Amino acid sequence: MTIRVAIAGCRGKMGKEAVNTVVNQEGMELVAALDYKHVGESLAELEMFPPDLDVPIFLNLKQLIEETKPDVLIDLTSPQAVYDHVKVSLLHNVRPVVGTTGFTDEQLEELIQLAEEQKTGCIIAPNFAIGAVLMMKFAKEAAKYLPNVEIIELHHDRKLDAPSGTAKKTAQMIAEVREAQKQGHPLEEETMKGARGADFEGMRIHSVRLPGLVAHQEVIFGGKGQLLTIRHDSFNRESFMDGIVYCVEKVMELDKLVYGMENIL
Ligand SMILES: NC(=O)C1=CN([C@@H]2O[C@H](COP(=O)(O)OP(=O)(O)OC[C@H]3O[C@@H](n4cnc5c(N)ncnc54)[C@H](OP(=O)(O)O)[C@@H]3O)[C@@H](O)[C@H]2O)C=CC1
Ligand SMILES: O=C(O)C1=N[C@H](C(=O)O)C[C@H](O)C1
Repeated sequence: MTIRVAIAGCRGKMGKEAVNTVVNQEGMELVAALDYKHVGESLAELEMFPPDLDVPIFLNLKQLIEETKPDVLIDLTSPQAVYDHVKVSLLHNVRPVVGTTGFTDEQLEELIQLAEEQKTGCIIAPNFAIGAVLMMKFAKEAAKYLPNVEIIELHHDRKLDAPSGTAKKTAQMIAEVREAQKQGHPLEEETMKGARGADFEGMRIHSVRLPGLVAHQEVIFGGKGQLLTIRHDSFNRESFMDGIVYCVEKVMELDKLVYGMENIL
């Protein structure tokens, strides 16, 4: 069976890479794109795509779904847009595969419930790179023995959300095995706001944004006389594509929402 795929955010850094991945993937067909520019045109008319890529661009997701009947919607847009896309998609029993980050905890809860009610598969993966998923799993394991931990995530300076979805997920996974605890000196004070980073159950998360970076993260564990650093680097967006293909195939077997690729490997 050929999986009919639509992509939201097709002009973006991730979206254009995903378009090229899906059109070259056996067993998948790209049937539509969602964008708020170039509406009514075809991807073939955009310079960044091959001139024979005859895939229609829609502004409205409901209309896209009704006219092109995708099985899966890949969302690679923005924290502001993604929640509505996933909701509309689930309400029409189209399975979302979501890379976009920046969900609130409440939004995530609502979508988990909606997917269950609709009996429709959905994957929200803060990171599609297998190396990053392993970094998170290894960090969770290390935290059982070394509970003093700080997370440093480093990204390009076009990123909209901080901390990154990956850093937040890492902290959540660590929190499953680590009692909440304050770290650092009990009397420490910030003499400059933000110096100690964000606080997740006592773990500190630091976000670096610089041109030249792609997506990187270090999880640093401190113990008596020792330090353990677990680091992952994505040097380009190709690093995420195998994960996207895997999730598009996997979501066809699901009837609920899965948050994090580590849960379906
Ligand atoms: N899970 C993972 O492994 C990864 C996740 N990401 C996440 O994916 C998302 C996209 O990242 P990236 O490609 O770098 O970002 P970009 O800003 O390069 O791309 C986002 C694209 O979505 C478009 N867009 C924004 N709002 C809408 C909307 N309402 N409808 C349709 N299109 C819209 C933007 O258009 P315009 O620019 O004109 O506003 C842009 O073309 C981010 O949330 C990022 O954190 C990124 C890398 C890996
Ligand atoms: O915006 C990005 O680039 C990335 N976003 C995701 C995140 O927030 O964790 C995944 C990856 O780090 C790249």
